Amino acid sequence: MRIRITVIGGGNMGSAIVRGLVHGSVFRAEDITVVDISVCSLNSLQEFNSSIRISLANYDSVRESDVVLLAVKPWLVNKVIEDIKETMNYSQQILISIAASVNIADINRMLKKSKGEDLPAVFRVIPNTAIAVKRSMTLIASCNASSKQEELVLRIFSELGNAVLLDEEKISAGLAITSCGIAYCFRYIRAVVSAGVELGFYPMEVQELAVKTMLGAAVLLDENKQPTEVEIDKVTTPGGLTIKGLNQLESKGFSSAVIQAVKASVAES
Ligand SMILES: NC(=O)C1=CN([C@@H]2O[C@H](COP(=O)(O)OP(=O)(O)OC[C@H]3O[C@@H](n4cnc5c(N)ncnc54)[C@H](O)[C@@H]3O)[C@@H](O)[C@H]2O)C=CC1
Ligand SMILES: O=C(O)[C@@H]1CCC=N1
Repeated sequence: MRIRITVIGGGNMGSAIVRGLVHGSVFRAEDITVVDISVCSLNSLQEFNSSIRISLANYDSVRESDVVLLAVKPWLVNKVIEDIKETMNYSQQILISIAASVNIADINRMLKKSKGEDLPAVFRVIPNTAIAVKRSMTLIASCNASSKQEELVLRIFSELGNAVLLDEEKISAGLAITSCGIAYCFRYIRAVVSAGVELGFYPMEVQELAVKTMLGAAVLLDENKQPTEVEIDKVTTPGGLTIKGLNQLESKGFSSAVIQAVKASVAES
């Protein structure tokens, strides 16, 4: 069955999603329309695949779409919904918003029409920037959706990495761990690179070592499904070198800093 999608906002996240969708099994490139107010992102998507439809500040394609995906900044969601809601058929269409800090209750309020039509299936979807390489850990919460619609949205985002359906109450905390958390991983790598340069490596030489080490650690945990401490114990020789570094990390407040950071990144609801 042919499924059509309009993606509103072709910036970092919107264009990464579209590039991934083109290679997935749910949409054909010609069934994807991207709307943006900036011609630059639209042009680069067309250069990537000329079958993708682009539209400059014109939402006409929304009427013909099965799925409408909002990928604009959170403070623009209200305006865009105002612009498209009268053309939407709520009984047929799915609305997906990836705006990090806009919850479903707010979206439902924005979607209310003067005529009082029942609301559409709404999905709040939180990817992270690894969606650009199809390795996002994506969180999905739904409202008014059938299990078939939930399966469709899970399938769309599973093709762009991993996707999990969560109660919306967990989304704010979850996004601190996944969407913000990816930046903490980069910061850890940056710190290792700084140390490596002091120890005589070139930056990109040591970055490669650090990245592959982090990938290996993640795959170990992912495949072995053991608590982190089990893997740490395997590395840490009594009286050896690793424990000296681990104790330094903790004496400088590493775990505490990470815990505080994750909690600080939780959006107020
Ligand atoms: N960057 C991240 O790690 C994550 C971002 N998000 C959410 O993704 C959304 C998009 O973020 P980015 O892609 O980073 O922003 P961005 O600024 O790169 O892209 C937004 C795009 O929307 C376009 N736009 C603005 N007004 C428009 C309108 N009226 N109609 C159509 N297009 C319009 C802009 O020209 C721009 O290309 C945000 O709501 C953010 O909260 C969610 C999870 C993670
Ligand atoms: O920093 C932010 O607010 C957004 C939300 C998640 C990732 N980036």
